Amino acid sequence: MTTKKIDATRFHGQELIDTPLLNKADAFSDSERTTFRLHGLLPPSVETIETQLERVKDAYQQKTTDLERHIYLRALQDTNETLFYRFMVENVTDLMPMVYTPVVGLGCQKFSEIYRRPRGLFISYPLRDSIDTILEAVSDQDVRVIVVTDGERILGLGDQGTGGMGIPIGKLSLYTACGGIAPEYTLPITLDVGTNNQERLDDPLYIGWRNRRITGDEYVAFVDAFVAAVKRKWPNVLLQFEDFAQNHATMFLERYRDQLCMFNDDVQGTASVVVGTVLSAVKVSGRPLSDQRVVVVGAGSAGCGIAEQMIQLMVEDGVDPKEARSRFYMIDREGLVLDTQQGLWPFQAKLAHTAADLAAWPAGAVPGKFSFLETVKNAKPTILIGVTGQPDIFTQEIIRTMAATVERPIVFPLSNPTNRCEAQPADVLAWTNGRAIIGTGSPFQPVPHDGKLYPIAQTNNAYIFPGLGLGILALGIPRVSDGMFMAASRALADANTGGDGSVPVLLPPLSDIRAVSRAIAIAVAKAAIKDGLVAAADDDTIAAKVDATMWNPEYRDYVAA
Ligand SMILES: O=C([O-])CC(=O)C(=O)O
Ligand SMILES: [Mg+2]
Repeated sequence: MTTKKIDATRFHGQELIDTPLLNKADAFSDSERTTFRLHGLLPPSVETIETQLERVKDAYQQKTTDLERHIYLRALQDTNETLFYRFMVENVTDLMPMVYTPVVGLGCQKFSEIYRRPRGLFISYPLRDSIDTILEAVSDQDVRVIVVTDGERILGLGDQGTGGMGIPIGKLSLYTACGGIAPEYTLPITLDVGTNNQERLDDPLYIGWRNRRITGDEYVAFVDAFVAAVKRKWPNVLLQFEDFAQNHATMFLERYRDQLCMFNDDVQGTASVVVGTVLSAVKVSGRPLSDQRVVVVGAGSAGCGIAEQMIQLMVEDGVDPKEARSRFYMIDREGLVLDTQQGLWPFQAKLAHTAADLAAWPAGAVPGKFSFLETVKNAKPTILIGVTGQPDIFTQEIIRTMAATVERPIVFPLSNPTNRCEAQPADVLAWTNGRAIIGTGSPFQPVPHDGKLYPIAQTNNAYIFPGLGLGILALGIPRVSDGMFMAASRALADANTGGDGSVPVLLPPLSDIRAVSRAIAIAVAKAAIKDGLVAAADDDTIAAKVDATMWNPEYRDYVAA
């Protein structure tokens, strides 16, 4: 039992009740009611958080659709954050899909319709000369983590304009619920640079800036101005980029990673969780990592980020760097990515194959190209990863072809939300007679097959970023290194107990997520020390700092400031 903390607040009366970070509703004590002039504003009974939770549960159970559940939880968050997080932490497995992937996707699509009250900051292009002033609006807040999006590539749902704000809100809810970051440290931001989504532009309820997207130099200058303003205001903040278009994701990562403490979750967080889960899958497969061949479908920043981190892992396992790279086959719209392809981004070119590499392959149906299926036939992958946003492109033919040459095919259809997933886990298990080792990006129910129940690993970056952020905040780590992500992957794999071995279990259960995040935070801190980013500290000191940073959702006593 942690001791109750005492906080000083200068708010009184209705203002205190209307401040979600401080509100306790009818759990304000009798003496607090006197001090803060709350008598009469609340019914006479003084309740505990446990009683309030009962009421919350009852109300939640009345909801009949996922969208209603999402709206209810968002409203609770905007009313009483402590109670919201208590409900989340105690029911994380059930509630995470409503606050986060997949239902948050619908929340973004319907953001303008379900909009109730503001949260975070909206920075729109017409106000580009006032960014410093806009940031001043939250001057009272001790901001330590920002998640920012421009809404252009929301999950696999494309451009949602301002509706993309659902994502920074959802991600930061997980920072708190899963990583124990105090909610007062978190700030969601949407850069509203317009939208090319015609449905949104035509929607009379659309709350965003009704304009097509700003592009090119103007767009980059705007994001530059935003980052510069953030650095001025909060030089030590952790800035997470989320759901930018693929090319922008990588570009901004390279542009800012040495300037401030930032990372791109879709590139680095996704790669890190995939690597961590692949480590567990490889263990189950019985075939060493150094012996695996990998097809990645979706050669954008996420897919290429996954490939690069897996290559690094193979190299750490003793494979020659060139040989490791040759084991990866990237697929995009044109089929296998080849060096002759026009318009490749530099991060794609590094993973492109040459005609010489493939001299032994029979020619494809289209000369000089290899389709996805032809690549699977020739490359004989042992691991297949999808980050395409294209539902069902892992067809029966693809999976059966793969499974014909490998005993335990590792199949990761990662696209979000659920309706964008490259294959249904139940199909993949059926097509491979239960041999496939599966991870998805969205949550799936366990699949019954051959009298057994197969859990489906939710290979989602939610396993990584809360712990990473916790480690960064606890030790004041000033930059995010590749070594920190690799350490997070390994810590995730180490946290997996593997179950009883009867069916593959690749990830620890979500119900353990706070303990997993703590372990990741400690691993990340050690990696940062190794990389020379922060002063050395012994294990006990690191653990103590992490524990001291973890916030628990319980009411604190208030005294007047
Ligand atoms: O939000 C998620 O579930 C994972 C993610 O970053 C994405 O799909 O963009
Ligand atoms: Mg994302």
